[in-house]
Amino acid sequence: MPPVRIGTRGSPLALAQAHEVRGRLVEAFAHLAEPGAVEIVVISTTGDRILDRTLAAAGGKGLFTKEIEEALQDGRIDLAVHSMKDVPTRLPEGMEIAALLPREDPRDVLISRCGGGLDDLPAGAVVGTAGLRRQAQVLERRPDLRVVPLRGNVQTRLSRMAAGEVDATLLALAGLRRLGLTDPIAPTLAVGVLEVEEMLPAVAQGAIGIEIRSADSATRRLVERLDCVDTACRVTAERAFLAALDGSCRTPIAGLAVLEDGQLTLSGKVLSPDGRTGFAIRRSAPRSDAARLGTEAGMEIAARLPPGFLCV
Ligand SMILES: NCc1[nH]cc(CCC(=O)O)c1CC(=O)O
Repeated sequence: MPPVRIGTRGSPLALAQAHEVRGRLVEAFAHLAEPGAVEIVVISTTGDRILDRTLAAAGGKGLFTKEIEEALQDGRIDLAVHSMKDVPTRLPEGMEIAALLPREDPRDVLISRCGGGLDDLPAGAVVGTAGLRRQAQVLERRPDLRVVPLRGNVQTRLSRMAAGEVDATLLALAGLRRLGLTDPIAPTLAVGVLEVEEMLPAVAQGAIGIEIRSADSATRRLVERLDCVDTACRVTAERAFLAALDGSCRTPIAGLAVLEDGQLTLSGKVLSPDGRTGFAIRRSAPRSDAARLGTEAGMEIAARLPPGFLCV
């Protein structure tokens, strides 16, 4: 049998995620435990090469997925592993997300020297983050703080933080966990988990998705076994919310859906980058209505926004 080829970015987090998918495939299908049965193919993306500008300034969505999708299209790989929060809402023709792994904790953490959350930072502290969603919510709660761009992969950001370039930075808890970087990440740094009321996560944060060619039924049969229906339901609602707001523009958008007793509740937020203006929404529906819930919440919030707020 030809090997199953997994395409991924080369960052430590992306590799950890690809290895997790390989591990789950091997667990589900004994024949894939043979040496060489599953290959990991590293693909460099535009997003990996842009380290000096913020992502939004570099042109927004798809920077981490384009080259991987080309490899999938060309048949150089059979499946692509993505952090779903980096995947644009519209996939290329002939591609689909065929499975979502069980979601990690979607919350963000604040890495600082003093510990705790945003309220515990000293007045005027410098927070490093390149993400507009995080910037907007930091400034919404703490207008006295200074937000400066801080890019690079998780380890790079942590070392720049430890070197004293900034007083604090924000990261996804999911990424830290997958890298095994929890608790004492460095002797001088403390990790504070931010509640979603304080920092609403990015749409699909903490979810790993597997993309395949829609026509490739053999790979579909493999990855379907890894699909988590609860994660799929939540991510469907969140991505429908983003799509309804045309998530291709630079406006900070956050969204999180939770499931409780078959009821899906979506919280969404749209903010100005300076955090001074914000619009929030919270809607519930039966889990079978995930896509509609997201779309309707997005349209409802869009109708409340001043003209030009979304895409300027
Ligand atoms: N934009 C980079 C990125 N894409 C996914 C994650 C974290 C893992 C996840 O959300 O699944 C990160 C790093 C971060 O934001 O801290």
